[in-house]
Amino acid sequence: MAHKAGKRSFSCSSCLSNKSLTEDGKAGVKRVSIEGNIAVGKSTFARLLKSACPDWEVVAEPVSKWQNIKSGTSKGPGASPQTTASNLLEMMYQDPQRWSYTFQTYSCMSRLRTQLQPPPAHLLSSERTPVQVYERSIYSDRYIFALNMFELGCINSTEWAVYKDWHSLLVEQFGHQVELEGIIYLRAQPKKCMDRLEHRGREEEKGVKLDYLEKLHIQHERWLVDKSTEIHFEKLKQIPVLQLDASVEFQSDPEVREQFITQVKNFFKAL
Ligand SMILES: Nc1ncnc2c1ncn2[C@@H]1O[C@H](COP(=O)(O)OP(=O)(O)OP(=O)(O)O)[C@@H](O)[C@H]1O
Ligand SMILES: Nc1nc(=O)c2ncn([C@H]3C[C@H](O)[C@@H](CO)O3)c2[nH]1
Repeated sequence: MAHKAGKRSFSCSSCLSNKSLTEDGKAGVKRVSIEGNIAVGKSTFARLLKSACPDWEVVAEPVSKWQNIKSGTSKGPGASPQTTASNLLEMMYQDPQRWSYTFQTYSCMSRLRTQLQPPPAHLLSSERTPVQVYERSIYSDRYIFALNMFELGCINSTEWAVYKDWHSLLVEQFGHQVELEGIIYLRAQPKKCMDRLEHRGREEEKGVKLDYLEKLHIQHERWLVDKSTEIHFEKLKQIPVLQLDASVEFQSDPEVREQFITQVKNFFKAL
């Protein structure tokens, strides 16, 4: 089946063929996550995948939820309750010692909630195996960001122990519903990510320094390249990783885009 993307060479006709069945005969869903440093280009790359394979679902990182947490306050008996909104992303960047633990629990929970949503009906009823592409995962929450905040001293050892215990319970209870088949690691030097971050100009990230991106880069390399991060989930230890050079400017170059798509398709076929 060719798709109407208008870009013949990006058609996903060979992305995934016959629908795979689970042990109980139900249609399986294939899930991959896109991992990478801040502003490396995950959302941009996800849009590229979506345009090449319109029947893949991209599940975005729930950033807008982190930016707008509603809380009700009641000023006393008889007073009408008021709703206030807080920007937890901004709070975490402005005062990481105070807010990192809160941020990590909320980012992980909101990722899980978003990713637990089933794919849209048209994907489930399609001939092909439904594909969900997650922007980051509950695993990067722990093995990149929370671990980094702990190593930086922004999460103390008690908070870290509580987070890990809570995270393990979440994975035990819900992990099979968001289980990944593979990871796409978008890799670029921290300086490139810094340039893109500055160019994007997200208000909350104004204080982010190159040093922070360098630390996050090292965490990604330890987890996905050197495999030296201690991982606590068996399936995750074995997961295939496709590494892509995200430093190239694919937006202006159709050939580069096509190479990326081909690599992703081949990766998928092998899963
Ligand atoms: N391959 C690329 N070439 C040039 N610019 C790019 C490329 N990919 C992304 N950009 C630009 O870099 C900026 C950050 O990209 P994007 O928002 O996709 O990053 P992200 O990895 O999703 O960020 P975050 O980590 O905050 O979720 C954007 O301004 C985007 O246009
Ligand atoms: N501390 C921390 N923990 C996370 O799990 C996490 N996930 C994303 N982010 C930051 C990166 C971008 O600024 C912005 C959007 O990706 O949110 C995080 N920050």
